[in-house]
Amino acid sequence: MHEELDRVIGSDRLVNMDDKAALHYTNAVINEIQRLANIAPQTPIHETSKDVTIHGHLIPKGTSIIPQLALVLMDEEIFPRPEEFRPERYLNSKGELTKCDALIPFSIGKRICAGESLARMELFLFIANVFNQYKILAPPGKMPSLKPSLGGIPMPKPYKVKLVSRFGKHGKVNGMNGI
Ligand code: HEM
Repeated sequence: MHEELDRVIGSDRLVNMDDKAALHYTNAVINEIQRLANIAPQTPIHETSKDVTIHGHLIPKGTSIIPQLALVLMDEEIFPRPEEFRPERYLNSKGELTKCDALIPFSIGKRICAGESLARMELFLFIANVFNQYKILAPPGKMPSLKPSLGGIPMPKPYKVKLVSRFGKHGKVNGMNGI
């Protein structure tokens, strides 16, 4: 990620939305974060508006259903070795980002997340800028666990990391020094 950010952005400005299309690896990292650490493993309750048959099973009109997004995001036929964090799974042989229809952290259909565009923008600007300005180091032998805490919205267990400026003590970009 740092190699790509150094090549495309450099140290003298903030990353902005115009950079998104050129940052293939950074986008792939965000995709993999959203797959492995999705904040919504299932959707709120939906209801079938007509009879539906899936693989021979009839789900009558009016049935309450709770689509399990995590089952798709962790499907090993779509995402081999799903428990591993591998951004490369979204890149082609030229290192370009590819579209992955099964990556559905915002759900699909009529009730798809209404904040998807905003959330995608925030994730990109925050992650790309923090990683451009800082190295994020875990204490020796204490990598944060990838296992979420239990609860409706999966959260990381408490962990410690150190942010080290990549461009000198106070950074070079106005507005990033306070992080
Ligand atoms: C990483 C961030 C986010 C994720 C992964 C996420 C994911 C989801 C999911 C899975 C649903 C349920 C969709 C369904 O019922 O099929 C949902 C619904 C919704 N989300 Fe998000 N969301 C995120 C951020 C946001 C933000 C930032 C906003 C608003 C600013 C937002 C607003 C909504 C609303 C209003 C709904 C209900 C849509 C409806 O029922 O028609 N979300 N979101």
